[in-house]
Amino acid sequence: MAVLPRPVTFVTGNAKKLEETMAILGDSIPFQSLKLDLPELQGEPEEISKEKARLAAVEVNGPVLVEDTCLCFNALNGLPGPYIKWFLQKTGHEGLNNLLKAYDDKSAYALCVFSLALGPHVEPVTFVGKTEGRIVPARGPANFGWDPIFQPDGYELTYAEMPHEEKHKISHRSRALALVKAHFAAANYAVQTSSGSPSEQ
Ligand SMILES: O=P(O)(O)OP(=O)(O)OP(=O)(O)OC[C@H]1O[C@@H](n2cnc3c(O)ncnc32)[C@H](O)[C@@H]1O
Ligand SMILES: [Mg+2]
Repeated sequence: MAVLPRPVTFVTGNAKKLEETMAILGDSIPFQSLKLDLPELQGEPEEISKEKARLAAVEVNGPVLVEDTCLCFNALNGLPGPYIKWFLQKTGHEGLNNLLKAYDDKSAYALCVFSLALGPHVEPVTFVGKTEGRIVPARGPANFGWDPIFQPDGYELTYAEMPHEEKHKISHRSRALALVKAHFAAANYAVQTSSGSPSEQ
């Protein structure tokens, strides 16, 4: 049994990510959250996510969980990938569709990389979830990022058109979180209580 000084702090500036992560995790791991927009490296998804975790662990001075989400177009060799936030902000759903106008291949995948760092000087571990699909003209409510333009393989609906529980059955985020849950179950973490004795989770 490994003892944590306090629950793991999920650090994100994105309220929708937090909402989904809490819905998927339930009370499976000792969890709290902190709203903070961390600076992000450029580079490969796992490195970006790990670096976010290193920064978050220093901020929090304790165990942290972060995630970075990518939307990767196969015709563009994986771009926009980790830069999807800025492409979405600058060009919108239509602009993202237009990026693929020159290509027949509209296939894409959503990638979610969670990183867990148990403290400021502990190397983060990553958990990757991937869902394949394709980019379509926007359908469904525009409540969360690029949900209206991503149609997962095997579905006629975009993420935005699906009930939340349906998205959670197959999403990049829930697949990554299944690995996080399995890690916690195997590690059997316990949180130090104020009395000083660890309470098992
Ligand atoms: O503070 P952090 O956790 O970094 O939050 P963020 O909003 O900056 O998130 P990212 O850096 O991971 O950028 C991912 C972008 O993709 C969007 N996004 C993430 N998960 C999504 C999902 O499941 N469906 C649709 N859009 C999503 C999100 O709103 C961002 O625009
Ligand atoms: Mg971010």
